[in-house]
Amino acid sequence: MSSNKTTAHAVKPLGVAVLGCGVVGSQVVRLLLEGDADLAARVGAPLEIRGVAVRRLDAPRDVEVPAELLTTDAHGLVARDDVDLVVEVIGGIEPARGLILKALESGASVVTANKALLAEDGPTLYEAAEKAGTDLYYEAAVAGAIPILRPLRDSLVGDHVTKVMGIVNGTTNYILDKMDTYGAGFEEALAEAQELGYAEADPTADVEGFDAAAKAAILASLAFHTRVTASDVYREGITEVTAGDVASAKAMGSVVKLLAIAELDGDDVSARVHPVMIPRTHALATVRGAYNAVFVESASAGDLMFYGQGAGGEPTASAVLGDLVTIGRNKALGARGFGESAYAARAVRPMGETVTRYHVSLDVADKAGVLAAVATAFSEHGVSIKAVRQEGRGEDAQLVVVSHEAPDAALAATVQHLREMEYVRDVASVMRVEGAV
Ligand SMILES: NC(=O)c1ccc[n+]([C@@H]2O[C@H](COP(=O)([O-])OP(=O)(O)OC[C@H]3O[C@@H](n4cnc5c(N)ncnc54)[C@H](O)[C@@H]3O)[C@@H](O)[C@H]2O)c1
Ligand SMILES: N[C@@H](CCO)C(=O)O
Ligand code: NA
Repeated sequence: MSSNKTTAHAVKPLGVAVLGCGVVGSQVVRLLLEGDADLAARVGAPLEIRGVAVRRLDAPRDVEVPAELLTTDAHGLVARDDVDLVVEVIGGIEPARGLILKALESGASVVTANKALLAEDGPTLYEAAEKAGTDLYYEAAVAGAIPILRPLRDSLVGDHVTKVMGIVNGTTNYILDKMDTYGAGFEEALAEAQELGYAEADPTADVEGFDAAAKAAILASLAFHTRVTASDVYREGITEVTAGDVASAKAMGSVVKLLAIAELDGDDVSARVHPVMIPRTHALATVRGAYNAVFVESASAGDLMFYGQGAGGEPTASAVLGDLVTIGRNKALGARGFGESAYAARAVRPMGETVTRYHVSLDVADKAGVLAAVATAFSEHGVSIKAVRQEGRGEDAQLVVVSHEAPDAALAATVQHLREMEYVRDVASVMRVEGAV
């Protein structure tokens, strides 16, 4: 960045504390140090790092941090009088929550990338910010670098958002993409993702959908002006997705993706994370590798898609810096942004009552009456069939059934019924469907 913009330096600098100097924190510190004069001009006041809280002073770091900035006393740092803006990039619930609350109570505005904390206990943080008259921004918490939370909070706030569907976890998208491209099994694709450093040694949070569920809660809360926590989100990961499921989707011109879905259902909201079959013509089907994207449906704007890097130190730090400049501008003006908007106070629909569609692939005996028996199983549970395709294989046949919309519990009961039928040798694949399959 250029360094000839000195006009803003006449005003009082804003003190910044960075909590955590790992993958994201080290890049935040680097960008703050390198972007010095431009950032000052954009904020309207210089941003001065007062300290970087770390666990160990002598730990190896990706970025060189001036030794005098490092401290192991995070609590002392956030309470300093000359700290106006705090960046929390430690992660997890504690000590992150206690530190953010202390920062807010001390009058500082806060940027955090901590989806786990926001999804578990966001309201406590919003209320503390409200009480203190300070800002709490967290664009990096969902889909890393991709601007999606502030578009929902600001740009789309005059519209009526009806649905948000996101590929918000890069690790699982990478795994599913490899399964689709090479016909790899889940374990094989996971091992590759771990080798390349996408998946962590303990990949549970990603592959079991916990990371995506936290993001779904945040998206649902912002899109629908309500409070949704991680425990409200129905969650299925990708560990049960087989090469057969992916092949079945391929045969239908579809692809399997792990989606975080937040949807309005009357006055209620539905929030869920599970594998989904979507047609290859859907914009989300084009999101490959570890990329993320969030698809938004709204009454007036229509369909929108936000695409980019959902993880990584520098991309995530970009979102943190964007928030930091914004809360810095507010501080410099003696103002604050609009806080939490949860006026709609919507109930969260249980998954069983959420309306979905299923794709079911069955291995059946190729005999008279099989199709009729399968169709009866669907109708007995009040589920209407949209399409059936049969492929013969000698004595056996494969039946692929795509349902119309029905409550998820009715669809699950239909599948259970099919499993118990004599004609059905195997329920080879069951997958929920989104888009025009
Ligand atoms: N890495 C990404 O791509 C990414 C993307 C989006 C959001 N995030 C979020 O950003 C946050 C940070 O993630 P990360 O990948 O940088 O994690 P990380 O583990 O690389 O960094 C966290 C750092 O905090 C330090 N730390 C722990 N306790 C501390 C304490 N008490 N005081 C000071 N430092 C302490 C750790 O030593 C570590 O260096 C998390 O909330 C994460 O969910 C990360
Ligand atoms: N583990 C996450 C990182 C960002 O939250 C992912 O794979 O997308
Ligand atoms: Na983001």
